[in-house]
Amino acid sequence: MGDLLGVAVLGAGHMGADHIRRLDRVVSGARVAAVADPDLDRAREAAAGLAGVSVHADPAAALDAPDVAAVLIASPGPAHEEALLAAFARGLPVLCEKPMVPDSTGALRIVEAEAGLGRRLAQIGFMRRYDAEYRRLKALLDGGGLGRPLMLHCTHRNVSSPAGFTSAMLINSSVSHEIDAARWLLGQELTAVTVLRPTASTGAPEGLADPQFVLFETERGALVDVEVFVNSGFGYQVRCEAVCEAGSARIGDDHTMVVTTRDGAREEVAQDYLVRFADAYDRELQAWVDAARRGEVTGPDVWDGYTASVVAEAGVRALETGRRVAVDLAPRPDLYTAVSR
Ligand SMILES: NC(=O)c1ccc[n+]([C@@H]2O[C@H](COP(=O)([O-])OP(=O)(O)OC[C@H]3O[C@@H](n4cnc5c(N)ncnc54)[C@H](O)[C@@H]3O)[C@@H](O)[C@H]2O)c1
Ligand SMILES: O[C@H]1[C@H](O)[C@@H](O)[C@H](O)[C@@H](O)[C@H]1O
Repeated sequence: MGDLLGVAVLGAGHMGADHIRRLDRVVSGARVAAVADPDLDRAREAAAGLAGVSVHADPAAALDAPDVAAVLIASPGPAHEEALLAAFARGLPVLCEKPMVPDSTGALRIVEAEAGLGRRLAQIGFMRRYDAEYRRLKALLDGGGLGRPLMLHCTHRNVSSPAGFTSAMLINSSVSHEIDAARWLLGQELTAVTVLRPTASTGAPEGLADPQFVLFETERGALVDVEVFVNSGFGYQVRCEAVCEAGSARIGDDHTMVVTTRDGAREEVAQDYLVRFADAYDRELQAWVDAARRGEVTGPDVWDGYTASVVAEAGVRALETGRRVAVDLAPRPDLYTAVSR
């Protein structure tokens, strides 16, 4: 076990349990050393069958457990700031699920804390950057063959939203992925946001503004539209089409298994992110572990996480006021580039 990177996983819910399985069975070079969840039964269940794992109700106790050399944060967004600061205080490399910190003031405190250390410790869990289709689209756009990008048309549909999901969360939890993907694909900051709400679906919980249509403007004049629909009822569908001056390119067309029977042919539709982005999560964690073992931190950074929180907050204000809201970013510390690659 000595050579393996010992990881403390904070939060053993949907994502935490899946990441524990991934660290144990898929990723090489790491092992789960500690698990923390205030719901101790959940922590014990997620750690069941793994050797040498301690289980804690208190996240700080997990960080201080024997053999812990890195932290994976998979608790709910509002718990991330405290967990990130605790990891920074111990000098531990950390992979933090999105949203890094949902409110922009807290997100800025994380930027300042890491910049104060003078070195990167955190990678933010924008896993689409590790998805094969997104990477192909990014390489195509960077190659320049399609010319200048003018528009991105994005679709983000979930089968259903979890209990407690609010209208704001369609933007700061779901669309946070498109915010990061658009910045990364285009290499530009998002500068303003407008949100329209069509008639809510009768399939959505009472009072939830679902679906929404979110429109972003970018610093060099491109437009990014996102249909976000978290109670579509039929599938997990994430698509993106880039329209450029010399052509267009689209990803996410559900190319999956085609099943044929005497009744006809049907294509399988992914029902959740754990299926659609399984390979992306695998690559994301492997890249994080490999970098940590080299003493490095790579991937989406704290500035990307902060920017996503500011843009999402502007989006929530746009949703609530029905107005176009400009994005206002704090000065960027030298530790970070404008949009990390
Ligand atoms: N990258 C993705 O595609 C993706 C997908 C789903 C969720 N997420 C993110 O992962 C995180 C967790 O989401 P989830 O769906 O697993 O939620 P969940 O509700 O299923 O699980 C969260 C768990 O964290 C525990 N918890 C609460 N406070 C804690 C604390 N202070 N320290 C440790 N554990 C704590 C809860 O008891 C629960 O077991 C969120 O930030 C969410 O946005 C990311
Ligand atoms: O937290 C989840 C997760 O980030 C998924 O990838 C996204 O599709 C959902 O909409 C969101 O609620």
